[in-house]
Amino acid sequence: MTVTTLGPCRFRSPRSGFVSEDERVPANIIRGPGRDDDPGPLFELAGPREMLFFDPPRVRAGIVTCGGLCPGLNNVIRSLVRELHGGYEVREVIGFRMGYGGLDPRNHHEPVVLHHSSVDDIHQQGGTILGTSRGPVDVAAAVDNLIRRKIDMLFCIGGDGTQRGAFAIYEACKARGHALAVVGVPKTIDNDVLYVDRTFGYLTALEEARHVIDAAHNEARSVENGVAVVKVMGRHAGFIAAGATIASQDVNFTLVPEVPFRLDGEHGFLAAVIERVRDRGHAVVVVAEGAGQDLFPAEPKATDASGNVKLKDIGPFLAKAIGEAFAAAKLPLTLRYFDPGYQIRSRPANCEDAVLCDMFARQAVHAAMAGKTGMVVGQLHGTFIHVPTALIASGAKQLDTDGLFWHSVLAANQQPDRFG
Ligand SMILES: Nc1ncnc2c1ncn2[C@@H]1O[C@H](COP(=O)(O)OP(=O)(O)O)[C@@H](O)[C@H]1O
Ligand SMILES: O=P(O)(O)OC[C@H]1O[C@](O)(COP(=O)(O)O)[C@@H](O)[C@@H]1O
Ligand SMILES: [Mg+2]
Repeated sequence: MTVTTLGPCRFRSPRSGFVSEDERVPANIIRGPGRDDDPGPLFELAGPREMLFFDPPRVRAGIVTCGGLCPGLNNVIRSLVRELHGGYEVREVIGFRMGYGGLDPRNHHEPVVLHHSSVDDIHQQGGTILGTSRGPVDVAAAVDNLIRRKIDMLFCIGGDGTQRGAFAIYEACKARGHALAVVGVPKTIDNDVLYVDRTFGYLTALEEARHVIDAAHNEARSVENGVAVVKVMGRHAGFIAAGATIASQDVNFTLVPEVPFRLDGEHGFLAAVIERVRDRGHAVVVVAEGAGQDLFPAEPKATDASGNVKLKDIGPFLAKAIGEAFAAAKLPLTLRYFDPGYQIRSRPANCEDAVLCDMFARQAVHAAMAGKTGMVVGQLHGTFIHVPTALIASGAKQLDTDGLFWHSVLAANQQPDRFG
C-alpha cells in the first residue's frame, strides 16, 4: 500500500543515506512455508529520499500538538525544527498554538515562529511548548488559514483523534487543490495506535507507573491486610497496566479493557483478592481506566470535547467493592488508592522515548520534503514506515490476550486467565 505523493519530485536532497521508493515492510510476519499467511498491507520504508517535491529554502512548515499530554511532545517539536532547519535548511517553521483550535484564526492563538535556538532546551520539559487542546476544529477555516499563510507542510503530533483530524485536513486540501503535505507523528501514552509498535511516551509512562506501583507495594506490605489499588490510564487498551505489571513484577492483579471480569462469585475478582490477602497478607491491584466498564449501569454515554467517550471511574468503584467484600468476610483491611494519571503523562521523556521521538520526527520531515501526504510515521518490526492516515484512523490497537505480552503479565502476577 503506497502513500499519496503530492507530485513529481524535482529537487535534489541535501541529505544522504537515501532509501528507495520500492522497499516495503509487511504488516504481518509470515509464519512459514505451506501456510497461506496474509502479509497484510505493505508499507513504504521511511527515510530520506534522493529527490524532493519541495524546494527546501522555499518551504514553510507548520507544527501542531493536539490531544492529551504525553512525554516527548517537546522532543518531537525540537527534532522537527532541527531537521527542517539543520538538515534541509528550511527557513520558516511556525508553531500553531493550542492544538487544532490554533489553526482557526478566529480563536486568536497567534502562531509562534520556531527558530533553531528557540527549541534549545525544550526537550527537558514535559508538556508541550505549543499548548494543546481537545475539541472540534472547523476544517474549512483551518485550511483557509493554512493556504493564506502559504504553509507547505503540516506536522500533526497526536493520537488517534489528531490523525483523524489530520485526515480531514488532508482531504480538504486535496479537494481544494492545495499541495499541503500532512504528516502525522503518533503520540499517546496509551500505545493504542495501529501499525505502530510503540508510540512515543509509552515507555516513560511505564517507568513512571512502576515508581507508583513500588510505592503501592511498600504501602500494602507494611500494614496488616494491605491492599493497594493503582489506576493507570488506558482508555481502550491495557498496554500501560500490562507493561507496568511486567516491569514491576510486584503486581498481583492486572485488570484491562480487553479482558472483562466478574467481581462476585467463587471465581470472581473479589474472592481472589481475599484469598491472596489471607494467604500472603497483602495485594497490589493495577487497573486500566477503561477496564470493567460493563460493571456500571448502562446509560447514555457522555463524550469529551473531542468526541471520546467519558469513562466511568473504575478505580474508586473497585476500591469500594474491595472494602465491602472485606467487611462482609469480617476481614480487617487497609486500603490505599493511587491515581497517578496526570503525574505520569506530564513527565519529560525518558531515554528510550527521547530516541524514539527524534527518530519519528526526522522520518516525518524526510517524508514531507518528498511530498508524502495523508500519512503517519509508523514503526513495525523495529523499522520506520509510512502508514496511510486512513489506515491509522480505521481502528485502534489492543492487547492480544493470546500473545506473549499478556502471557508475561499472567506469568508475573499469577492471576487466573479470567475472573468469573
Ligand atoms: N474525525 C475527526 N475530524 C476532525 N478532527 C478530529 C476528529 N477526531 C478528533 N479530532 C480532533 O483531533 C484533536 C485531538 O483529538 P483527541 O481525541 O482529543 O486526542 P488524541 O489525538 O490524543 O487522540 C481534537 O481537536 C479533536 O477534535
Ligand atoms: O486529558 P483528559 O481529557 O483528562 O483525558 C484523559 C485521557 O488522555 C489520555 O492520557 C491520552 O489520550 P489521548 O492520547 O487520546 O489524548 C488517556 O490515557 C486518558 O484516557
Ligand atoms: Mg486518542
